[in-house]
Amino acid sequence: MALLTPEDLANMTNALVENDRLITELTNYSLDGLCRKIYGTAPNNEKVAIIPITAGNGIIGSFSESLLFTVQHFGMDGFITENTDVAGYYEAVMKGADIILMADDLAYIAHNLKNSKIAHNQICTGRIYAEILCNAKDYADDKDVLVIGLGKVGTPAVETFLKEKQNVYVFDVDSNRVDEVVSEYPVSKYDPTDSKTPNSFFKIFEATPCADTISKDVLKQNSLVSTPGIPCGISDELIEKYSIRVVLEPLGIGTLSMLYAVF
Ligand SMILES: NC(=O)C1=CN([C@@H]2O[C@H](COP(=O)(O)OP(=O)(O)OC[C@H]3O[C@@H](n4cnc5c(N)ncnc54)[C@H](O)[C@@H]3O)[C@@H](O)[C@H]2O)C=CC1
Ligand SMILES: N[C@@H](CCCCNC(=O)[C@H]1CCC=N1)C(=O)O
Repeated sequence: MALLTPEDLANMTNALVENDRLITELTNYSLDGLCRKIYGTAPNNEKVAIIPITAGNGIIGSFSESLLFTVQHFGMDGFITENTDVAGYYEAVMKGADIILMADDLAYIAHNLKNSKIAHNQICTGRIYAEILCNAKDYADDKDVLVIGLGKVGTPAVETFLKEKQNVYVFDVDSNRVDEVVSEYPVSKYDPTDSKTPNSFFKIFEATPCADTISKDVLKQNSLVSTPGIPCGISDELIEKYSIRVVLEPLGIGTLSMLYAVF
């Protein structure tokens, strides 16, 4: 998994507030209202413990603090354990945590100790960023959506788009992965040479670890790009030229989706 850096998280608090405002403008739901809608759950005064984990590449500066900001920004009671790892887990339970948030280099999870529900960041991130496009009121009648990046975040997004009855077109630099997804799901390979498939889209989802994966060829004027991928997959120049609105935030949106998945 591509690991966040403290630089990726430097502007996270502003990005979360700005993206919440954009999501509200696009869908008429605030971010937590949209999470309520898609999961059918709501917070109930849960106490959330954030446990720093030293495994692998170790602690990422601002990671735990970004999770705490997210938990508190949406009105929940949260704390970062003083201890890391197993000692931190013990501390969390002894301090009455209902939900544990913790991440090593392979998985970032939310685990609700009271109802045993567990959520994975890549799945919940794909789901919420896809639902933002599906719930964008200006584009409700256009069912075409392009998904760029068919990995651990992009694949749950494909599943979400299908559940929401979208016409899904997929692209990935790994053509074997495209073939796998097209054979496993009722989706179409994005192929600009095929006259039967759209060349450009009002709704684009991107989850790759590369920049500039969204070319001008796939854009329409006022397209909406929902992209958890870091770095941003669309250039500032194209955003400006095509008046693109971009939903992109490094950690908080996916984290809130995980919390609603375990309430
Ligand atoms: N904003 C957030 O909350 C989160 C962001 N992420 C970010 O999302 C991105 C994707 O994460 P994962 O799905 O876990 O990675 P992954 O490695 O499982 O999947 C990435 C996919 O993108 C494809 N790809 C790479 N370069 C490409 C290109 N130039 N054009 C098209 N496809 C390309 C790869 O072949 C692969 O299938 C990473 O940058 C990760 O840091 C992940 C989780 C949460
Ligand atoms: N062990 C570290 C956290 C490691 C997180 C690695 N995973 C990512 O960076 C994923 C999560 C969303 C995007 N990438 C700590 O506790 O400080």
